[in-house]
Amino acid sequence: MTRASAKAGGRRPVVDEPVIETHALTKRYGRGRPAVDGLGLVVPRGSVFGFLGPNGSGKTTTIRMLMGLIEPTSGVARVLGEPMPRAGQRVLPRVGALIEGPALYGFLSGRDNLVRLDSADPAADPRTRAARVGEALDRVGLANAAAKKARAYSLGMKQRLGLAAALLQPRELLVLDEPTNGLDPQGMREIRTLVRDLAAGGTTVFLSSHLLDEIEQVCTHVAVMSRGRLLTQGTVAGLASSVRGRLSVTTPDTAEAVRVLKEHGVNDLVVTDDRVTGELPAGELADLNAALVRADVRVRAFGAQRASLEDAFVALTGEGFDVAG
Ligand SMILES: Nc1ncnc2c1ncn2[C@@H]1O[C@H](COP(=O)(O)OP(=O)(O)OP(=O)(O)O)[C@@H](O)[C@H]1O
Repeated sequence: MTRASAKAGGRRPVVDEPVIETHALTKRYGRGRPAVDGLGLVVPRGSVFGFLGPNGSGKTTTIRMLMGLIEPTSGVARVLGEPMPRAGQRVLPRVGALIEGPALYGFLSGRDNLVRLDSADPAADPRTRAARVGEALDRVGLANAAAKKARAYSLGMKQRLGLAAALLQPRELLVLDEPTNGLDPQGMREIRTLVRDLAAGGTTVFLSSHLLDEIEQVCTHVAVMSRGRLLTQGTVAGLASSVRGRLSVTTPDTAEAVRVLKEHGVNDLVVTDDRVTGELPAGELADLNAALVRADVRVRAFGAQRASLEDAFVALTGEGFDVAG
């Protein structure tokens, strides 16, 4: 920001400024290993940013620091260009957050829960409250269940009501801690669709998850955590393409295919039913296909499989993605 615009007092978002940025952010609860250790996150504006890691890898602790709920032991966290937790009062009204399940009153209807939350917001105009609540319920697909008591809601409905609460005001940033945790596949799909819609409307979404395929399905960017440390961050496509894919050959003649591929220097061959996969070789794939055909291997399908985020995780850590951490 130039000095002149700073003087004018505008907090206009600087377009290229990350929505979340941390430097050497660290949280130590006790004497052991820090729960979050030297984290440097950069969340670009407009991204759907997946914060990926097994349980216990430090995701919730990070989110709590970003939202000013706990103090870091050391390091810096900036949200919407301002330091947290110091600027919380200015920053938090611009952020919608869903952390560790929404705080709801079971004896109130979905609608009345939102009315109560909206009334507690001094910035919310009471004259437009009913319309605002109605719109938020609509947005998360709860309009038809609005009169039901919240205790009769399924977990997915409660989660959506929590999201509706976060959406009562327009938000620049949504922070969602494991938003699909405990939901059935239908509930998960609904939340994913909602996240995509919100992102399409220009909201930056930061969501944590221990589910690789979830991140692959909805996120543009990802940061991977393991044991409190950041392993990598960047675009989902970039991370997956940084790992070589695998060669895949479908054939009834798997044994012969393995022999030919081995001869041509393909490593890490795995046979499953009528499919042989191996490390994608550096050379021309067409030559390999020709070699198989020359050896009378009946090739039904031949090609390179794109590396998944899971392949990337394994390549980074040398271990599988163990949800139990
Ligand atoms: N209040 C606390 N006091 C002490 N240790 C804690 C506290 N909260 C978290 N931890 C520890 O910090 C580490 C990181 O936990 P955190 O909850 O941040 O991970 P997470 O990736 O969000 O996992 P989960 O998905 O299980 O919440 C864990 O070892 C956890 O036991």
